[in-house]
This record gives sequence, structure tokens and C-alpha cells, in this order.
Amino acid sequence: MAAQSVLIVDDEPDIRELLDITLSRMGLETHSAASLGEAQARISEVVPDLCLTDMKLPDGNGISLVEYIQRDFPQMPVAMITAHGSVETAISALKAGAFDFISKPIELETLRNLVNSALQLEGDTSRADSAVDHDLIGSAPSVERLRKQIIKLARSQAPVHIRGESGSGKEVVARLIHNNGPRAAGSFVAVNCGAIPPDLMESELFGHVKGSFTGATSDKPGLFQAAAGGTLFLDEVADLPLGMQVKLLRAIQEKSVRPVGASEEQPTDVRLLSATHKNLAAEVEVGRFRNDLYYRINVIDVQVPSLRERREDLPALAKTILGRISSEEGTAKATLDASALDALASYDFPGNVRELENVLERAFALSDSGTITGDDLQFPSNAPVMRSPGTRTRKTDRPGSEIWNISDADGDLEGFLEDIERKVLSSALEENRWNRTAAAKQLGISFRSLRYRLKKLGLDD
Ligand SMILES: Nc1ncnc2c1ncn2[C@@H]1O[C@H](COP(=O)(O)OP(=O)(O)OP(=O)(O)O)[C@@H](O)[C@H]1O
Repeated sequence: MAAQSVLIVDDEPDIRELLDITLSRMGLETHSAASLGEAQARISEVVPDLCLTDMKLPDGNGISLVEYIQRDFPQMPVAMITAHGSVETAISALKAGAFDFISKPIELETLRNLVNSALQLEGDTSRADSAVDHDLIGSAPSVERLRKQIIKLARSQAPVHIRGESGSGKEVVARLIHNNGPRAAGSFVAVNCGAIPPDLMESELFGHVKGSFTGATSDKPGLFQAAAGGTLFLDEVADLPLGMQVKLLRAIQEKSVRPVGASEEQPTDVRLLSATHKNLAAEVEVGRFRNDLYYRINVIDVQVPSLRERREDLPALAKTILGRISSEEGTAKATLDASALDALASYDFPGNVRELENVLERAFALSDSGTITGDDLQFPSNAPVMRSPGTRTRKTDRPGSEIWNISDADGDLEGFLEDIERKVLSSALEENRWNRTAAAKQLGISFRSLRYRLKKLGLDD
């Protein structure tokens, strides 16, 4: 098989030579150009598998070359070589469509990782197209746009911030970006930033060394290390405490992390994706989120539409979800009758696709035959729109505060208390549209504690 080829574009002969030696040692064929004009001619002539370009060129800048390649050779990855610390250039290059960037002085290990990732990209995106079609259900124009964005972003290393309401599919989008890109063979590590207790956050993200705090009985790698070669997905990133935001910014800038208690930094190799249902720009405005971190993680911004904004997708989503539930239960595929379709169409779905899944699971369990009716869906009869997210029950309305007799607990205090706990947890989950993070927050317990209690009480299906 012919060696893959790389075009090196730099006006400094020393850098061209360093890159040439390193890439040739990797078994690659190299070509070089010292100016923008020369680069464009060489690209048309040899159509390399990758282009590495310096930012400053005698007759123009590297961004123009990125734009040229995006326009005329959209399948060709191009990476930018930037001056040390020039964040703005790196971000402009990524926004213009560069696959990644590398800063000077060039670290050879980082260069090799970058080149290997870029050369794994397939020119033909049809496999990614069909994977995205399969996992992202819907054909509304906003979903079609999202699909195209995912396929494009999967080929880049740029940090992407995914916005959208709870349950709308932000994690689905993040996984698709990972699964269809050059890091697919690495891990996809998802972390809910709102669910980690603040005092454990640093150790969870960066790891710790034995003895660094009480309970640190051995060295433990963090999530950055676990995602090495893959993708780290920071869900609910707006919930990161400010102190941790500074440390995260540093980790992104330096591409290295220092485990708690360690004296040395460790290089990291992760692609960062993040999401939140909050308005991150507004969080920056009020000082709850650092502007510099926002700028770094929000290089490319993706909006996931709510289910209300794409009602036409409801039947297809419902059909697929029912198909999944039926096959998990080992039964024939359940269907929705006309009354069920009408009921779905007139409901607002504040909890989006996750709520649709929950509604269908409950209806499936309730329906006697394989046909689900409008009644099985159990939407509130008088109000198609559910309670707004912030609405809280008054203390006196709290589940469990109903009148009870001491005889109810006779001989089984544990069982009695568990019943109350079950009611409290169920109500909190319902009130928070089955968003466990929000339910835990409302109850003033950690996400882990909620998960533990749900499991203990048999409510975790
Ligand atoms: N377009 C879609 N096609 C198929 N399944 C979807 C789609 N969108 C969401 N889902 C399903 O809905 C559920 C919720 O999706 P997901 O966890 O990605 O939402 P989210 O926006 O990340 O939620 P949260 O804000 O609560 O973290 C998942 O089970 C997911 O598989």
C-alpha cells in the first residue's frame, strides 16, 4: 500500500526539516511548501492525506489555507501550527475548520498523536452517515442540520459545547461525535459535573496519589487519564464550582493535569466535549462561569432542538422506543393506536425524549394488549403541559406528611420508613421530570446517594 502523505507548510527551513524527519520516521511521505501560494499548488498536485501549516506565511496566513482546503478539498484534514500561548489563533483555526492545532515549540509526542488521529479519518463518510441516521432519530430540518454538524465535528478535535433542554439528546450527540471520529477506538468518558461533591471533584477529574488525603489508600487515575486517546464529556458543565473552573482551564491550556498530591504534571490526550441545559453565556454574565473557560470550551456550539420544536418526529421516535422496549421485554412489537398518537401530539414534553421514553415504558407496562391507547399514556387529562421545572410543592404538601397512625409502623418500622422514602423519591423524580441530578439537588442529597437509595428501594429500573 502506498504511504500516506503529509504536506508541511512553513517558511522556516528548520521547522520544515524537523517535521520532515519526524514524519518520515513514521513511514509517511512528506512534501513541503514555504508559502501560501506554493502550498495551494502542491495541494492540487499531490492531494496529500494531511496538511500541517504554520499560521504566519510570507504571502498570507494559515487560516486562508484552512479556508481554501475546506472549500476545495473538504475531506482533507488540516492542522495549524501556532505560536506558544496564542489561544486566539488556535480558536480561529478550529472555527475555520482546522482538524486540530499544535503549538510551538513542537512536542514530538503530541505531533505524532495528532498525525495518527488525522490519518485515521476516512475520506468516505458514508459509514458515519448511516451510524448517525441510526442513532439520532428524526427527520425535522433541525435534526437534519444537527446530523450534518455531527459528521463534520466528528472529524475535528475542536472542543464542542452542546446546548439543549434536559432529556433532549445532548449525550446522544456527544457519543455520536466521539463514535464517528478518529478517537472512536478510545474511551468515551461522561461525567456529570453537578453530581460530584465539590471536595472530590479535583481528585475525580485529575486523579490522586496515595496518601494525598485521608482515604487515598492507593494511586488513582482520574477521568482525564481514563479518557486518554478518547473523549471526555463534561455534562452539566455550568455546575462546576468556580475554583474547579480555574483548574480545568489550566488543564485544557497546558494539555496536562496534576493529580492531587503529585509533584509532576502528566500530559493528557483527550478531546473535550461539554453540555449544559443552562444558558452558559448568561452564567458568564452573572459571574458564575469564567469567561476564559467559556471561550475555550465553546469553540464550536451545537444546539439540540427540544421535542416541542420537532413534533413531526414524535411518531418515529415513539415507534423506535417502543420497538426497543418490546425487544427488551421479549414481546411482539407494541404499537400506538390513533388516540395515543393524538395524545402524544397534544402534549408539550417538557422532559423531552427522556420523558417520552418514560411515558412509553409506563404505558407499555399498563397496556393489556400490544396496542397502546391514549388512556395508557396517562397524560394529565386537563393539562397537556406539565408543571414548570421550578415549581416546588409546599412543605405541608410533602409526600409522607399525610396523617398516619403509629399502628401503620407496627412491628416494621424499617418497612414503614422505606415506604415513605419510596414516595418521597418518586415524587421528587416526577417533579424533576426524572432528571436524577435535579431530584438529588432538590432533596439535598448527592447523586450517588440518590442512586444508592433508588437501587435499595427497587426504584432504579
Ligand atoms: N434524537 C434521538 N434519537 C434517539 N434517542 C434519543 C434522541 N434524543 C434523545 N434520545 C434518548 O433520550 C434519552 C435522553 O437523552 P440524553 O441523555 O442524550 O439527553 P440529555 O440532553 O443529555 O439529558 P440531560 O440534560 O438530562 O443530561 C436517552 O435515552 C436517549 O437515548
